[in-house]
Amino acid sequence: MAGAEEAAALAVTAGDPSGIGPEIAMAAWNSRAATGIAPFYLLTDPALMSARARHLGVDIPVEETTPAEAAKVFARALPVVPLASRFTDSIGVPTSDNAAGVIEAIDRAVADVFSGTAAALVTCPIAKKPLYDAGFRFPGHTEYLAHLAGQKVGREITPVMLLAGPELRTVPVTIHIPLARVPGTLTTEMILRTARITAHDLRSRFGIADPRLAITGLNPHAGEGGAMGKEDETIVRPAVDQLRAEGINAFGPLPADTLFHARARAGYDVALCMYHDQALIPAKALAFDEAVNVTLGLPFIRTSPDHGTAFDIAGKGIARPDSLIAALKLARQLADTQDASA
Ligand SMILES: NC(=O)c1ccc[n+]([C@@H]2O[C@H](COP(=O)([O-])OP(=O)(O)OC[C@H]3O[C@@H](n4cnc5c(N)ncnc54)[C@H](O)[C@@H]3O)[C@@H](O)[C@H]2O)c1
Ligand SMILES: N[C@H](C(=O)O)[C@H](O)COP(=O)(O)O
Repeated sequence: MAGAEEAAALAVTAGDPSGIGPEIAMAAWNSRAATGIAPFYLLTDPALMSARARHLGVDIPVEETTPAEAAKVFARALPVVPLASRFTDSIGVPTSDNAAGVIEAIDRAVADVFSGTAAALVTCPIAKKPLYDAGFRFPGHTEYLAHLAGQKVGREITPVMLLAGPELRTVPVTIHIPLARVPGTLTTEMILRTARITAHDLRSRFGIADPRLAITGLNPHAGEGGAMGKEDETIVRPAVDQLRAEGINAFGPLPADTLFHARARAGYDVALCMYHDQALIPAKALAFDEAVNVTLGLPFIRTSPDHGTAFDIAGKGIARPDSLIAALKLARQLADTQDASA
């Protein structure tokens, strides 16, 4: 593996410009000596970055560059690859006016990863609602990235959302859907697809030879023998049986309420959960500042901080860059692992 300064930089999208994305990206760059993060470039509007630095009263040099030159620039300035779109600078108040630029950044970053000018993609948070209002039809990054990757490789891609923290990894099987729709959406096939991708990527990307998959039930007490819901036996258990028959070290359905304390966590490498909050609450409760959102199943590496746009604190200079720094480090580590095994 070449030294980090010779490797392609990481492509980072600044996310919703009204949120904390721009300032945590600046803080992450500023931490480079202390944290040892590898070079990255930010896809955004350079004018907005300079204005945000002035607003925050921080001295962050911003330098316009190209993906190929970014790694060299990184030592002296925050490399910014300009978008065609310009942003309205509206701190803390999201606007659909910025939707085109937010999407352009993601599209450009994905193109850079496919062309090899970026080693991996790291996304800062987007707010979904202003994008929906502008006509964006994907629930979030996870689904949109799968769409872009599918277009590129010519087959449908199932994306898997992994929340990876120092003490816990979780995966929601259903992702961005209303809770009321979970029981009707969840299928044995969906659990199987998600589990197979999770097991595969934990082996190939994370180096876990025989990953242990704890599969939660959907209902309280995993259904209490059918008294508190049937899905655990009719949908989840057949998936566990099939996975075991395929040689995947899966077990369950397990009651979710007793799965996340320290002794239970020692028994598995990832918890496959049936819906968004079942997976994301324990992950964020245990490690809000360190956990990273990773999309498995893609033909490239994508990580993201585990938090959102935090409009309530945007522009106040108190947003913590820790989860973004963890996302940058994990993206680099996964990219280096991929290069080493290529
Ligand atoms: N990766 C993503 O794109 C992503 C992830 C999660 C949420 N979101 C979006 O973010 C928006 C806001 O979501 P939310 O309010 O539920 O969650 P949030 O994570 O934005 O904020 C929750 C709380 O945590 C605080 N917080 C968040 N990040 C912080 C940081 N780095 N430092 C200090 N405090 C921090 C906020 O101030 C707020 O009080 C939603 O529109 C949601 O869709 C996007
Ligand atoms: N569900 C994620 C979370 O709450 O952290 C978040 O919305 C990010 O999703 P995307 O990475 O798909 O945008």
